[in-house]
Amino acid sequence: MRKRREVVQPAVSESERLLFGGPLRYDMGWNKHADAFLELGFRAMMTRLPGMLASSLRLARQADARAARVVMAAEVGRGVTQAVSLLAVNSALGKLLTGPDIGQRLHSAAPALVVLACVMLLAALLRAASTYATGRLEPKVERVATELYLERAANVELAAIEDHAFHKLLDTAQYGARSARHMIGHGTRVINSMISLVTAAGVLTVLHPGLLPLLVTMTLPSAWSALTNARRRYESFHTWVQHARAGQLIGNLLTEPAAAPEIRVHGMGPFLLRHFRSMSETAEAEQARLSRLAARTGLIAAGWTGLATLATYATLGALLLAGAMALSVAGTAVIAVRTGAASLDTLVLAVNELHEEALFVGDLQRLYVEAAERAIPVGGEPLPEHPEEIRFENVTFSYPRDPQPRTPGAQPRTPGAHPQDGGERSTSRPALDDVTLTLPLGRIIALVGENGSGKTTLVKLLAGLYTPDRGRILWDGVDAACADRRLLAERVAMVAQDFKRWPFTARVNVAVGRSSAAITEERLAASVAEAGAADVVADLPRGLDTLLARNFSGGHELSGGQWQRLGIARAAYRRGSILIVDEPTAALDARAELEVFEKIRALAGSGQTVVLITHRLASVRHADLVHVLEHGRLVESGTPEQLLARGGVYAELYTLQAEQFTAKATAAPRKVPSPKPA
Ligand SMILES: Nc1ncnc2c1ncn2[C@@H]1O[C@H](COP(=O)(O)OP(=O)(O)OP(=O)(O)O)[C@@H](O)[C@H]1O
Repeated sequence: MRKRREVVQPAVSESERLLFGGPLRYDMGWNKHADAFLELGFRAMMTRLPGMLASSLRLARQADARAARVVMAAEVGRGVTQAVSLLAVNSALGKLLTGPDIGQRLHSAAPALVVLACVMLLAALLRAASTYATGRLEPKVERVATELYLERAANVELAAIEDHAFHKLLDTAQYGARSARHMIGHGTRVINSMISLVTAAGVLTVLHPGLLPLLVTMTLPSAWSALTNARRRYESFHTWVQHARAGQLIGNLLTEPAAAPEIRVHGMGPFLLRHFRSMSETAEAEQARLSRLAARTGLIAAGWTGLATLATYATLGALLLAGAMALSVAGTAVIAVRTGAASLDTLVLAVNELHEEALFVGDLQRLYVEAAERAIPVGGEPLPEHPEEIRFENVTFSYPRDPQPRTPGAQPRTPGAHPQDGGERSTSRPALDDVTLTLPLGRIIALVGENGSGKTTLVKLLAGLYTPDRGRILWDGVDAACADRRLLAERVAMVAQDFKRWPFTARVNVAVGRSSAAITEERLAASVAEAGAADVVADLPRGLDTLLARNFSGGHELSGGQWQRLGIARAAYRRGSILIVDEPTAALDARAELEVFEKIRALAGSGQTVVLITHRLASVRHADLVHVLEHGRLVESGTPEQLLARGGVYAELYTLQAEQFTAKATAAPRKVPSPKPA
């Protein structure tokens, strides 16, 4: 059985422990590569070569078929020119070294020399064509691969994005697009050096069959050295990928605007710098280790190459002395050996690099497959045009749990077992536990409950972002699980608690509410007015065209409350028949809060359904129906008056808040120390 090499585990730095709670490394995904890589010798790599070349070619043809054809034709042409030039050299040397008169010899060698010049010119032209076409092809290949990556990532279920294992795949697969680009260059080099090697080997075999093994012997040490170093680099890259990212993260924290105030007020600069330095030093030690090993391997390989070269030239000398080879043939042999050795060197390196990149492209291809499996399904039953109610029936839902503790050497979960499939659910209490409730449409429905009681989770299920583990969500009679998810999303507009502050203009920040439709000024103005955001927009230096991102020149920053009003304008712009607002007034001042609730009430008056999550119970007074959640369970339902009269959880929370406004200051007045005399 093949002996498996140990993967070197890096020492864990103090900074890693303190800032990130332990070693930073991936425990899945790349390990599969490492095993695959370590098991591959040169022979196995050559066996895989056709597959790797075919996949580069497929990518190239997908990106730009014409450029791909030019590259192929130019590389094959260059190989042929090398064969012809070797033959021309052989012929010219033969003519130059035999014959009595130098003038006569030159004259007879002239045709071969002319052929040589023409072939060299052609080779230069072909090289230029290949360089141009490869240059055109490479960025397109990267773009096509990246587009596929982004498209698949954007289409997967929210649960997949939140799944730790899938996110790791997203993380590693992002290198695949760049690798796909590099594969073109390496693939070209492989084809070119193979043709050139076959040419040189063919010529050598014709000249003297004994020279061929010598050619191989000369190249073996550098092949071994290239393979060994690449393997070490690959292992190291994967072991350190998270560490490198964490180092960059600390660097970014020191410069990003969001962290800047705290860094200054709390004097965190030296602290972060110290840890940046410490983590960089740990990474540098790894680089130094790699360089030391590379230098040692290089020296050993150079020694063996020197010996093999000596043996080759000694053999040629012996053949000349023994009269077994003409001087002209020996000259051609020297050129063929040098060409062949160079080609073999290039071939080994290119195959090795192609293989390394192919592993990353393999990650990308795995992502394509897994993302397709976890994509939001297309099609399904149509929802009723004007449903009367949405009913949650015994709905239970738990968030997928992180399947891997962050300890080195943890076992990866079984590939393909998605938490959404029911494999890895949190063993703690579900976020929603056997909830049965009704949301009558065209009304204001408030969801109330303490932090973590499951309100946001409930509206996420309502919006189709997750599907229940048990129970059903019925739109009149239609189960949302069987409905067309695209049509369901069409009906919903949502201002989430952590809605996205897009780093674009104010106009786009509102109009992304319905990005599939053309932006219209009337709709923009109406939505901004509905959300009470007109004064926010009026105060912007360039109105709706103001860029809302401070880290770009000309960018502007909004306050939390101003952002919140733009968020509401975005939901209004969407014109969904169900408006979900999660803590819409958390960042608003008292006047703005009142105004926003007035607007929300007005929306409900026009027949829109409003599902409102808020902790401000005074604002809930105007709701038609209130559902109270506690620890993921529904504990009360009714109108605000009914719930107050009942004296349950709602009444208790309401009284607590009301008391804060009415309670008299009972604490004794604070003594103000008199200023000390100077
Ligand atoms: N994306 C998530 N992944 C894992 N657990 C989550 C996630 N979102 C929420 N939870 C958990 O689900 C439970 C319910 O959370 P949820 O956000 O629905 O509560 P909430 O009632 O909206 O709370 P709040 O009033 O603080 O917004 C909590 O225990 C929370 O920790």
